[in-house]
Amino acid sequence: MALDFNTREATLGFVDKLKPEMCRLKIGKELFTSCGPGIVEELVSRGFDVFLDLKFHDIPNTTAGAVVAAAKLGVWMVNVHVSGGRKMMRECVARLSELKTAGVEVPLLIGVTVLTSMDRHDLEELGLDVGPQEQVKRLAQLAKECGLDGVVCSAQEAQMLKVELGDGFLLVTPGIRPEFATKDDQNRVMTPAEAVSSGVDYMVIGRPITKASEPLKVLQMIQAEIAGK
Ligand SMILES: O=c1ccn([C@@H]2O[C@H](COP(=O)(O)O)[C@@H](O)[C@H]2O)c(=O)[nH]1
Repeated sequence: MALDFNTREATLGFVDKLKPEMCRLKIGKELFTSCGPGIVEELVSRGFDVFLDLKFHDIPNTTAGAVVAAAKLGVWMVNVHVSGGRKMMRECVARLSELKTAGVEVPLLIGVTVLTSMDRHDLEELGLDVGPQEQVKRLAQLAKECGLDGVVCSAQEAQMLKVELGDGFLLVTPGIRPEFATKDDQNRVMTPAEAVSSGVDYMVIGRPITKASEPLKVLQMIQAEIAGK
């Protein structure tokens, strides 16, 4: 569940309706920048698995330091941009491995490939003359080579990535839109049932639930859709 709120009150008002067995929680840039690490610790202490979605992208030492800081907050998953490159990803993996050796429980390390809001034209403007599928494949292969646990991609790339990279490499997919929902700023979208059939490991869903007048009903509808796929 993507918690894109900007106050502690709105966040906890929403989370009060949830239990850890219903879903995991994702804290992104808006909530983290508004409320700081305290909100992460609060949700971890309530027993939720927390995905800290800050998409770190910097020089190797700085990025690895941020990943280690996230691990110390007790998060379940953290991510970096694959476009930060091999040295950056390898440094993150090495520093997490040192932490693990020291007895600290470390989060899953996930690489962001091509944002789900982007299409071929967006890539072209960045000087990349390839479609999203090809670019996602290239970045996911690099992330796997560097020892990451998986990638963020769209569910549209899931089938291809499972064939290319195997079952154990995790696929985390935002851009999930039930039939009734609007696309908003997302581009490469799939319904929950389609995404599960395509082999995704974790779906990220925000506004279709958080902006609904009855969020719990929508969550239950999505769970029923997945169960009956
Ligand atoms: O490629 C990406 C990477 C991250 N996100 C994040 O996922 C959620 C999606 O929220 P919706 O409201 O369901 O669109 C949001 O927090 C993004 O920052 C992404 O959408 N695409």
